[in-house]
Amino acid sequence: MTTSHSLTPALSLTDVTLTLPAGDETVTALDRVSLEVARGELVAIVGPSGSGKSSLLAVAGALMPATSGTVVIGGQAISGLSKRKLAQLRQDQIGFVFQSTNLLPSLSARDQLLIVPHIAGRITAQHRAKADELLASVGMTHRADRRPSQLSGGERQRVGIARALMGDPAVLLVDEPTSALDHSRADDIVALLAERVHATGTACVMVTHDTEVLSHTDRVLRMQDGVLAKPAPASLA
Ligand SMILES: Nc1ncnc2c1ncn2[C@@H]1O[C@H](COP(=O)(O)OP(=O)(O)OP(=O)(O)O)[C@@H](O)[C@H]1O
Repeated sequence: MTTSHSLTPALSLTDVTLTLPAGDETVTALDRVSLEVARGELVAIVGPSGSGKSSLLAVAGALMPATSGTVVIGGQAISGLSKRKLAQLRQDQIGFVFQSTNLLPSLSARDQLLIVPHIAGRITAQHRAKADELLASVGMTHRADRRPSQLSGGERQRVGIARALMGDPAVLLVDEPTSALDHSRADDIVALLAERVHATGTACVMVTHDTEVLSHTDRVLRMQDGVLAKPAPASLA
């Protein structure tokens, strides 16, 4: 049954502006950006270097406060929240996947997923089952005991995606997931990401330079000089 709750976007930015000090001047990294991402939707953001894509992820991920405008994550407006509440919100609601997946060198693939419950001091049987289920969902069961140095770039990215989904995030923010991969692996990773986003119902924003993977996404938006817009089809070729 469709409920009004499920229609609420998991991520909503309204008229978000971000200005950053740069020497004597200020840079408008985001210029009245509005974006709504539904549960189970994969939105790609493309655009030239310096156009504001990373800034958008930083603000959408509650890592950087907007200068003005409204950011709502998982139904909660984040302006005015304390640093502690923001950290909690990031832990509960947001998954991050980075270009270099920031895996810890000494841990096996399985333990990368268990690090958060480990730090919280309690790894339960449910955590272990969840980690194994997620590793299976990204095709990594046979590599679960390997450390990052024993994995390929594509395999590391799979572990990074599984780790980001460990906390059942409302919002998944993905920065250049394919930049270290060849075309065929890049295609596999974004196909996998799309499949996981659709299956789990997380709302995903993926920044990419890789126009060849866009067919796997549900929507493509273009960032230019801090402004987010629907691209003209020719500009994606
Ligand atoms: N910490 C900062 N202080 C000042 N200006 C910044 C800072 N970070 C980014 N900028 C500026 O904000 C604008 C947007 O940068 P941003 O990193 O969001 O772009 P991007 O589209 O992610 O670029 P790339 O594709 O190269 O990663 C640029 O003009 C950049 O120089």
